[in-house]
Amino acid sequence: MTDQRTTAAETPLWPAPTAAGGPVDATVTVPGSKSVTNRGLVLAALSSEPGWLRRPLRSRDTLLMAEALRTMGVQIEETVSSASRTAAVEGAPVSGEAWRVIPTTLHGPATVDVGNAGTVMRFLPPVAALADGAIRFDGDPRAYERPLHGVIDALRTLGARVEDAGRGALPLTVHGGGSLTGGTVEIDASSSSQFVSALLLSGARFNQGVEVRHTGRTLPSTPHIRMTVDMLRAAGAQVDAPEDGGEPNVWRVTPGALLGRDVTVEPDLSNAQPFLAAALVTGGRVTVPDWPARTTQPGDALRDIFSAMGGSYELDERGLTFTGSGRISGIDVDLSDVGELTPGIAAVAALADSESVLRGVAHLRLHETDRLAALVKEVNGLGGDVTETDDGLRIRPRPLHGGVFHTYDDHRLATAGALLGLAVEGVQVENIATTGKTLPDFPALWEGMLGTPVGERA
Ligand SMILES: O=C(O)C1=C[C@@H](OP(=O)(O)O)[C@@H](O)[C@H](O)C1
Ligand SMILES: C=C(OP(=O)(O)O)C(=O)O
Repeated sequence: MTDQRTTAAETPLWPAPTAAGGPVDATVTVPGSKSVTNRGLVLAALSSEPGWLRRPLRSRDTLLMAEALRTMGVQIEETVSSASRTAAVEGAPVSGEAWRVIPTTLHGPATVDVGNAGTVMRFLPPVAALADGAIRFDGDPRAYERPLHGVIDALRTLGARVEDAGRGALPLTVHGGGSLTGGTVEIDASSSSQFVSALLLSGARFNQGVEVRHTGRTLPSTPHIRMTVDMLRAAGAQVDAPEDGGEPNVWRVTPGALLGRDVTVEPDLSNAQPFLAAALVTGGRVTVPDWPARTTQPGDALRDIFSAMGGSYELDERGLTFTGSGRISGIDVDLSDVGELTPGIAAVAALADSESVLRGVAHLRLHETDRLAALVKEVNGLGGDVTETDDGLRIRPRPLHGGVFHTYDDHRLATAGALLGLAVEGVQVENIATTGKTLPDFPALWEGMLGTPVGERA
């Protein structure tokens, strides 16, 4: 676990509210999906005509993506409705309701700040290879440690010039020539599905398209690859994928133009997790409106995972309503397809009445932080009994006590800490603002769900 904590003075502690008011009963409107927003931005920037992204997520990861594309020449305009304009005049904060994306001939020189966004650091080097000029990529210290070799090596095979000081990681410079040959490439994407998504997203614009052959033993987050394939097809690309009867572990994108589209972004179902979990933990009820009937988002798996842990759900015109039973059972589950849900599931499992084993998530050691090590340290710091296995966690519930829950600049650690705080008095979450990576409104949404501002709670 890389400890990037800043000093206590810089990272205030957030007293996590307990569910002192009893079971939660709330409707929580969750902002747009990070994964859909950032794919939508990339595809729109590579299209042959302008497009729209409605209800985009506005968070650190997506604003970094938008800014990066702007530095390469893409125009991204915010539109605001007249109702929001009136609110602005009256002093209320305004967020853009839609982004109009106007593509252009991409160009350097430019510098891209990837922050610690996997989607930005992996999806954009192939875009940069299509630009004319040098595009430098830099980011947070942790971003230097996250795997990028799959993208860098692949781009070289496909004809790009990439300078990375031999590290196979950030910082790096892509020297684009305005086009890329493309063709067939073998990669090992066992450390991140985003390597595959990155090459496919830009692949239609390579002269020969792209054929990506994954050679590693395992492949995480396959629904996210499916999301890439579906969004590419919706933008007019011809894509062959394994799940449609193609060769296993091989994807092909035919060269061709992408269409400008009008995309409405689904709510981020992984960010719905803490709210649904609150229903489970307190034996209450939470409704998330606009839950899609069909989706490639991994968060959709929460319906079944949390039901297996003791709740039940209804999906109807109101959205997804999840109801806790007052009892939480442990679970033995393979999370390889839905790895980003692990911290939240681990937090619920620590409050269950039996042991849990979370499997298939070794690659989480290279996420925002080493999530397995961080969860062991922080849950055990509150009196828990969590151990690391080769590919995940074993969680034996024990009575927990209050204390500081460190978050290592990891948004999902922060929401996991908030969840524990619902059931355990005196939990203080360090740097709750780190939720801004994908959910800037988290503290307000959380307090709104509980019905009372924290300061006013008993
Ligand atoms: O493509 C995407 O949008 C994502 C893919 C997954 O990455 P990994 O395959 O690296 O886990 C996921 O964890 C991440 O939050 C988002
Ligand atoms: C792993 C995650 O993000 P990233 O896109 O930075 O990989 C995440 O959001 O849980």
